[in-house]
Amino acid sequence: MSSKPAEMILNINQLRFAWQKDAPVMSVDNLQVARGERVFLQGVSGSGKSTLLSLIGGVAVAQAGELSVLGQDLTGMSAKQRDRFRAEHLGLIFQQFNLIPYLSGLENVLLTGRFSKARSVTETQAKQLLSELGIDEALAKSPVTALSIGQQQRVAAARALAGNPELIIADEPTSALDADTRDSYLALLFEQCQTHGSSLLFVSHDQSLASRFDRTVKVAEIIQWSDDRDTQSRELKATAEVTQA
Ligand SMILES: Nc1ncnc2c1ncn2[C@@H]1O[C@H](COP(=O)(O)OP(=O)(O)OP(=O)(O)O)[C@@H](O)[C@H]1O
Repeated sequence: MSSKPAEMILNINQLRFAWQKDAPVMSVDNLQVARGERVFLQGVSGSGKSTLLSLIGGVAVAQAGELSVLGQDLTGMSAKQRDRFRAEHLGLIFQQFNLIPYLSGLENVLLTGRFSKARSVTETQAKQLLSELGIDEALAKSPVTALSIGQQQRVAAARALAGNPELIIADEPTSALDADTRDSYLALLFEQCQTHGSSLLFVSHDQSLASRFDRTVKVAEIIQWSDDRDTQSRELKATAEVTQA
């Protein structure tokens, strides 16, 4: 009996990226994530985890190579197209939560639907999601600046999960949580991914979490940084060509 090949949600090939001219060039030759897969991304500080997530989230753009999410190459999209794609298909939980400070947690979650109709949730659904993450109604209605860092982290997770995006990208999302809160947070994240067939790419320094994931990817095995001047000038030439195209 032949089983159906897994559908790839993320596909990276020969990707090259530099933060700026004369900066080291980051290379990722190959990385794939299947639909529904939960991947733990592990690497030392400065190895490029956040840079990689910024590229996958379409916040930064590679100068060469392919980075496809759901079969669509982000490197060929305009900034506007990337913004739209991100709003419709990605759930981002970044270290700096990017919550709107003058809104409540509930309003921050409801905001997801303002950027993508497909991901709009009702107030009841938003409250339910927040409550599953331990944010009760009173907290949900407080301005996010009045919440603790751990509570803001959970509001950011609720916002990322709203409307069931196909790919959830989480950068150190549990760093401010105590062990019990972290466990219920992870349980909810996994449950949401399983129910909706979402894939999860999760960065954490807490290696004890790795065994809960389907697979661990070691950054040192997939990301190379090059300071070499020749390689750099070749890559930056490619950058200029791509930028002018
Ligand atoms: N916005 C930026 N502009 C310029 N350089 C950057 C920027 N963000 C990261 N870098 C550089 O890219 C390299 C990788 O950094 P990155 O933040 O991706 O590593 P990391 O593995 O996520 O680190 P950490 O675990 O400490 O968060 C570093 O040399 C860093 O200085």
